[in-house]
Amino acid sequence: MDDEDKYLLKFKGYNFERSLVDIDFLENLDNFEIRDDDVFIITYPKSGTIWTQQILSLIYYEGHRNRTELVETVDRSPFLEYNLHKIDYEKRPSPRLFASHIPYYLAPKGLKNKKAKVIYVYRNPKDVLTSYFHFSNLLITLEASNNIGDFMERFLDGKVVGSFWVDHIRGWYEHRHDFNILFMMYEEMKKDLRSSVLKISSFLEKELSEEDLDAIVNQAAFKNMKVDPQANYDSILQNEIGMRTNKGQFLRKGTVGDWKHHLTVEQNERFDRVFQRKMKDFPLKFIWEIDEE
Ligand SMILES: Nc1ncnc2c1ncn2[C@@H]1O[C@H](COP(=O)(O)O)[C@@H](OP(=O)(O)O)[C@H]1O
Ligand SMILES: CCc1ccc(OS(=O)(=O)O)cc1
Repeated sequence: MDDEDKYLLKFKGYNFERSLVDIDFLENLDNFEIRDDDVFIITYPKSGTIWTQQILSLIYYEGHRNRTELVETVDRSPFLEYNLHKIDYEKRPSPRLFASHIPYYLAPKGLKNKKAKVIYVYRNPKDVLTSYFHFSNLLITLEASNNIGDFMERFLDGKVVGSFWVDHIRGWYEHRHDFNILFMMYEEMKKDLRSSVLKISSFLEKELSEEDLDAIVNQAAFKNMKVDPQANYDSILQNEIGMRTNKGQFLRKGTVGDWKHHLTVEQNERFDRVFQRKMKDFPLKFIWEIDEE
């Protein structure tokens, strides 16, 4: 077994995290029963999944958390394909919130009836790459790399969980008319979290009072999530998945443009060449850096 096989499970051309995914579930995913009020957060890894899970669970249930602080994120909005706590999704009360990294073509066919909602969050891929490099060195279930250059080659080759970033975002964007979908950009969320929460709540048809909004924006701010053990999957990473080191956390830096501190000029140029070739006709624009306050 080579390293790739040890960490990745390729299913219908897409790489899942071998140790977390259930192949029988994937075999039946096409027929997974969708409810009209289901909400799916879809992302490529390291694009703002946990952030959006936090925002949605605050919008739906817990703007003013009241003894629910200890509920794990995977129990608030489970990761569809990583059902760590073996939740019976059919018995889950509505509205159900899910997170997932699935590509558009593996989405349950019921999601195409345009009633259930999909929120697709994307992030500039150089920061995705940087975040993913650190994360892969943190979890024992992902293949570690000695340096970001090695990781970048695997990332550009699609030999990571989520396969090739370009295919993921292009797939969902080009098939957007098949879904009831909202595209959110990580960098816009970072620039203006309040407006982003309002955009999300409007898409979800959930009215928020000023008080709710204040509470959500406050609890979804990086500095507050960073110290929240549930938002960091602390117990899950330490006790259920396993970490290579206790020096890192799920929430790392939460900034825009961290790639500039990691990629060499040559690596950046190589990345740009691939990006320009594969994304030249893609209409969504990316924000590569922001002046930090
Ligand atoms: N409230 C928040 N504000 C900004 N970034 C956040 C955030 N919550 C999580 N993130 C960042 O989102 C990335 C994780 O994405 P995902 O949940 O898709 O795996 C991490 O990026 P960094 O590694 O760059 O810090 C994490 O710090
Ligand atoms: C359920 C917690 C979890 C575990 C591993 C993840 O990795 S990845 O985003 O698929 O690379 C994410 C969340």
